[in-house]
Amino acid sequence: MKIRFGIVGCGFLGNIVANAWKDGFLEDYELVGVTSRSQESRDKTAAETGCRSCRDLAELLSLEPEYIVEAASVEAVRDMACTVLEHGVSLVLLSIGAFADAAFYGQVRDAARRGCAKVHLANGAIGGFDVLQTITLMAQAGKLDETAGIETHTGARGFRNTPVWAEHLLTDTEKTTVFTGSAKEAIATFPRRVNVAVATSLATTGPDITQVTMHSVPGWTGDDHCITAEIDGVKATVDICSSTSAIAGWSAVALLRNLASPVCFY
Ligand SMILES: NC(=O)C1=CN([C@@H]2O[C@H](COP(=O)(O)OP(=O)(O)OC[C@H]3O[C@@H](n4cnc5c(N)ncnc54)[C@H](O)[C@@H]3O)[C@@H](O)[C@H]2O)C=CC1
Ligand SMILES: O=C([O-])CC(=O)C(=O)O
Repeated sequence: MKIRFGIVGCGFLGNIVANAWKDGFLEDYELVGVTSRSQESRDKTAAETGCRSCRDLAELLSLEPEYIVEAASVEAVRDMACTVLEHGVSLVLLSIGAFADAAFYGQVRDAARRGCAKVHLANGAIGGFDVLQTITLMAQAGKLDETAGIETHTGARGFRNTPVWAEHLLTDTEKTTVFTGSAKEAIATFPRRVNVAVATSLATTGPDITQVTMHSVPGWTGDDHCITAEIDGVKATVDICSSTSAIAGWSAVALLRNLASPVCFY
């Protein structure tokens, strides 16, 4: 029996997951349906993969998936997470920024317990949650101070349509630091670009404390995310450089493969 799954959000990342299934990288799964805000995008993905194009979440849930992969938006997570989990359907999430809100994070955890379902945070554009969580656990167990943070270098054009945008970022000769603050402050400033910062904070010292630094790099394309977690005697550095966010879509595919595997890395 294949494991039934669906996708919410038929954009760049959702299509990576759908196409990975079509291309045989999710051989233990059956893609039963997809939904997305625009009918055109969901119809296209459904036609390309041969699954159902669902008008809304209720129609997708009626297909009885075991997992739903979210590749839509922070707003979508806020709207649907509790409903999905209470139906006993587990979630694979990419828009992790939704969990900067501690009250909402708590509601989601409660809904997962009630529904006997799980929320799986995909590595997204970063990774190393295993070692980050291990160091945080060691800090708690040993009552040690921990410092954790993420330093991101992004090509200047990546800051267009954000509150820190300025034309000079394109023509600067040096990199410019455009943000420093906590992960919680970061998601308030960049609602669409800091899933990685919130994910880092949830794996370590929490959204209020985990430090976020963002630099704009003129004439460059892509993102470099350098994550560090340190306690007395142990330091981890995880550095991921990618020219597009495709790695985030593939991280959901890798996660699904791990969930179905008899041997799990984490
Ligand atoms: N965790 C991570 O490291 C990363 C997370 N992301 C997040 O993943 C999500 C998807 O990213 P992309 O595929 O690049 O975006 P995209 O804009 O290409 O695709 C998103 C799709 O979801 C649909 N959508 C948005 N809100 C929806 C809702 N409430 N209900 C149903 N459909 C909805 C849109 O119409 C669009 O088709 C975004 O929230 C993005 O911020 C992106 C990159 C890295
Ligand atoms: O793709 C990236 O490098 C980071 C990103 O958009 C996010 O955290 O939402």
